[in-house]
Amino acid sequence: MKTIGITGGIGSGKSVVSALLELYGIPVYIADEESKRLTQSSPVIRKGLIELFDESIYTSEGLDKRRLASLIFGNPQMLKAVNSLIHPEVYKDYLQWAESKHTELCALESAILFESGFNKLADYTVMVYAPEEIRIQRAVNRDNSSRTDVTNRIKNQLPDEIKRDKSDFVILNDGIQALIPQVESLLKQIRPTL
Ligand SMILES: CC(C)(COP(=O)(O)OP(=O)(O)OC[C@H]1O[C@@H](n2cnc3c(N)ncnc32)[C@H](O)[C@@H]1O)[C@@H](O)C(=O)NCCC(=O)NCCS
Ligand SMILES: Nc1ncnc2c1ncn2[C@@H]1O[C@H](COP(=O)(O)OP(=O)(O)OP(=O)(O)O)[C@@H](O)[C@H]1O
Repeated sequence: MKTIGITGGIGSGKSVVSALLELYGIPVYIADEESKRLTQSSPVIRKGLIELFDESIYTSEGLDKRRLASLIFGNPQMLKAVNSLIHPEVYKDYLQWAESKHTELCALESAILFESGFNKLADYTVMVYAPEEIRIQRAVNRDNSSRTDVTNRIKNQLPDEIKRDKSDFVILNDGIQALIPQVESLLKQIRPTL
């Protein structure tokens, strides 16, 4: 079984590319979503977050995501501590998930594929790229969040040039280039090597 690692900064269009891969029959593990599930279900993460902060980081509705975001995205040390708690659990969870799929090819989507070390799980890495200003606008519109919230997250992600250098493939999602031919071309290049 081979894994395609999909990355790209906030608002680049990873979810759109992942949805296309799913249409081609490739199961995709969305790290953002699965990490949210794990913050609810994993006793290791729950205990660790309560130790790092306090009991009120969990409310009756689950993890207080807004508060956690405000505590970590302007504080590199705290972000590192939270990442070190959550990412190993996501890593293990991905391996279990991939094994359960019984498929020759699957994918792992994460904005922080390289930052987190999840790229070690990937046989091929793909960066979804869009210019930063477009990404900011997309994320602001999608999440109804402020420009400052979005740029604070960008500051905690590897610069695009570095992601591009580290990636095997780049998909351009600037709203002009069509995505489907790029995804088809990617799969044509990957599948013969399986
Ligand atoms: C702080 C949390 C609760 C905020 O939740 P929220 O619903 O606002 O954001 P969500 O998780 O959907 O992430 C949206 C985007 O923010 C950026 N982002 C999220 N976590 C990180 C991080 N640790 N470092 C840099 N950027 C990040 C990514 O671009 C991501 O796609 C959540 O982001 C979180 O738990 N982050 C730490 C764990 C993590 O690294 N998750 C992402 C991959 S496993
Ligand atoms: N080519 C495009 N044209 C117009 N809108 C787009 C395009 N690609 C993505 N979008 C929109 O931009 C927003 C961000 O895209 P998407 O959610 O796929 O980004 P993402 O990389 O998964 O972001 P995040 O890291 O925050 O999860 C979404 O609302 C999406 O519908």
